[in-house]
Amino acid sequence: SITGSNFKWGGNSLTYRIENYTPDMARSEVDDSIERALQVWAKVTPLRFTRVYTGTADIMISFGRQSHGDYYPFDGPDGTLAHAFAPGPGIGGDAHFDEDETFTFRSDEGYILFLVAAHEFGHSLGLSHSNDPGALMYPVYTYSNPDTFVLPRDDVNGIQSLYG
Ligand SMILES: O=C1CC=C(NS(=O)(=O)c2ccc(-c3ccccc3)cc2)CC1=O
Ligand SMILES: [Ca+2]
Ligand SMILES: [Zn+2]
Ligand SMILES: [Zn+2]
Repeated sequence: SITGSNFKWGGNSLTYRIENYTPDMARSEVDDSIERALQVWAKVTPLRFTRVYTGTADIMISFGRQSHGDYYPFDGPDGTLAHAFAPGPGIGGDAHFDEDETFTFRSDEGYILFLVAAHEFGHSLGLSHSNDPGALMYPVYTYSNPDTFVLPRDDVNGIQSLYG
């Protein structure tokens, strides 16, 4: 993750906004992937996420390629898939996805947006990487079926140590 100012959000009610969409998937699939990725964390904490469609949300979600408005330009296909900023004002909490990747809803062609987003939102909420290879917050993308995804114990412990 990209370190921000504070290590967790002050309140439990957070807003998010999907600023733009990837052409790789249907809009409804992007919306569903993002919502389910946030619910992964909401299910094991008092955190609640409300979607907004205009203005500034705590978690601003966007797709961009190469240089996209912060000091961390993306790198074309593969390499870095996405990044997110730790809790805080402004860019804090925001999650950016590399448009030069192929994101998918559930096929094994490309990266499952739900999984990448769930990982990035872990950072948006203040988690850093885990060294448990089975953890969602392990820094290596590993495919798992989004329909049967269960948040690993290591990640539950991590998020509940911040917001339990
Ligand atoms: O903190 C960082 C810095 C490096 C990153 N590398 S990445 O973009 O290639 C990446 C690697 C793994 C994931 C991931 C890990 C577990 C489940 C799903 C995605 C997401 C993005 C992404 C990231 O979040
Ligand atoms: Ca990339
Ligand atoms: Zn990460
Ligand atoms: Zn960025």
